[in-house]
Amino acid sequence: MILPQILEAKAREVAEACAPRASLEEALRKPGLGVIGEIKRASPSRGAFAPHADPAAQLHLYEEGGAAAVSVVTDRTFFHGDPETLQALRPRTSLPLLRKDFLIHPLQVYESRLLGADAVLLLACALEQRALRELLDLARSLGMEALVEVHDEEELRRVLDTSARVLGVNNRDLRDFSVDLTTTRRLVEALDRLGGKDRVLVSESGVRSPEDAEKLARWGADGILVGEALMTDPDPTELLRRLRAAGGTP
Ligand SMILES: O=P(O)(O)OC[C@@H](O)[C@@H](O)c1c[nH]c2ccccc12
Repeated sequence: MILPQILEAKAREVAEACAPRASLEEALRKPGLGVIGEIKRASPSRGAFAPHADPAAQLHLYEEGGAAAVSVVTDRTFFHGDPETLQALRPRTSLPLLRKDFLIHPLQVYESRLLGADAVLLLACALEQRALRELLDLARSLGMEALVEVHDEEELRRVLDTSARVLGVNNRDLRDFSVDLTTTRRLVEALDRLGGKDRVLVSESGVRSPEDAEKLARWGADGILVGEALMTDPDPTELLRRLRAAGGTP
């Protein structure tokens, strides 16, 4: 009988495909401020600010600068990204790759894994509690982590009531696109008060300068996620190094 052998080999293949790879949480837990470099050509708030960027070259520049992980925006319609770019970058790096998109259905979580993502973004504001839990569990069962994004204390409370390990605080208010870095300070305080000190916290959006990075590290962020500033700087490697240094990274 050959079927049992075939099935045994298949089970090994699937287990291998679902085994966790590079860990976003581990990368962010290292001493100092971890920087997640984002590959993004455009956004609804800023239009097309880097239409001709070469994702593979950008990835290389982020690696040179000591990025903890790389985020790839894959939404086509509003961010001019695409899933194929994530897939093309996968074999080029051993850094954790985060798929940045708007995931609302399990199909997209499976798809993310097939594209080679190590982690997916989940937005608390876009998912009801049941759906958030479902997508979190599914991601984990496929060997991926999740960066769960919150904007305010109410969303933070909801996320603390799940198994999420890595939290993202978005400094950009999605209603009017205004950016306020003190959102991070307020939510770090709330996280302490609510007993969530064991979670890892990433400050996202509107981080432009070493001064910003220094403040965010001082307020208690473990990491920052930087898109536009790195995509538009003439020397992203140097900016990334300066952001890390300002955040006290050895
Ligand atoms: O380019 P910025 O201001 O550095 O922001 C990066 C990142 O935070 C932003 O791209 C982002 C935050 N949450 C998102 C959700 C989907 C797509 C993109 C995002």
